[in-house]
Amino acid sequence: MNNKRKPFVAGNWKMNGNRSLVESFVASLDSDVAQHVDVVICPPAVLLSSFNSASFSLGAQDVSAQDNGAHTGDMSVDMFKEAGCEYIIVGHSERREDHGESNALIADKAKKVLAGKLTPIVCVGEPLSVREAGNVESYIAEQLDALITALSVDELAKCVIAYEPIWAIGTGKTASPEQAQDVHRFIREYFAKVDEALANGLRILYGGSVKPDNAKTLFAQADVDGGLIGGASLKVEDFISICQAAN
Ligand SMILES: O=C(CO)COP(=O)(O)O
Repeated sequence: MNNKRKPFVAGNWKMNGNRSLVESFVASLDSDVAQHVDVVICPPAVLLSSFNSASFSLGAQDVSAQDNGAHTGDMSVDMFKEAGCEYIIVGHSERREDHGESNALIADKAKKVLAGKLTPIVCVGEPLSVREAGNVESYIAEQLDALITALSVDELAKCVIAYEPIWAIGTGKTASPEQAQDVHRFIREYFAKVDEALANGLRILYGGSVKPDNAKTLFAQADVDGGLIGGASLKVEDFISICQAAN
C-alpha cells in the first residue's frame, strides 16, 4: 500500500444476500470503518434500493454497454446511477466465463460507465493453466490492451483495476503476497508506458480468497491498494476487519 493512493475495499456479493443481510451491514458498518478507506458494497441489483447508509458507497456488479432499448434482462449506467451507485464492476471473470464477455466488450462497458460519470472497477486475471504455463504477464497485457486502446489517459486515470487470479477466486487458495505484488507491479508498469502519472495514481485491488487473516499482508504490498472481496464480504465482521486491515 502506498500512502499517496487512498485504500479501497469493495465487497462483491455476487448472487448472494437478502434484505436481512443488507440491514446488518447498514447497522454495523459505520463511518469509522470508512474513515481512511473507500468502502464500496456491490450487492445484487435488486437489493440496491434497500440500502440507506452514508457510511459507504454502492456499486453494481455489471452493466450493459448500451444506453437503453430492447436488451431484455440488462441494466444501464443511468439506471444504476439513479439507484445510487458510484461504481460498477466490469469484466469479472465470472461474467467473462458465464456470458462469454470479450476484452473489447468490457472496454466498451468501462467507457460507458465513465461517460455516465461513475467509476468502473475493471477486473483482470489469469486462469491456472496460464499461470502454470508461465504466461501471466502476456495474458494480463492482452486484457489491459483492450482498455488502453478504448480509453483516453484521462479516462484510464478514473478507473480502478482489480487483479483477480481465477484460481484464487472462491477456492481458499489466496495468491501469496509476493505473487500478488509481482502482478500488481507489472500492471502499474504497463500503465506507466502509457503515462507515468496515471500509473502512479491508479488504484489496483487484489481479489481472490481475501480473508481477515491474510488481508493485512496482501495490502502491505507496495502496489496493492486494497481488495475486491467475495465470500468474506458476506459476513459483516469479516468485511469490517478487512476494511480495517486497509486503514
Ligand atoms: O471474485 C471475487 C471478488 O470479485 C473474489 O471472491 P472470493 O473472495 O470469494 O475468492
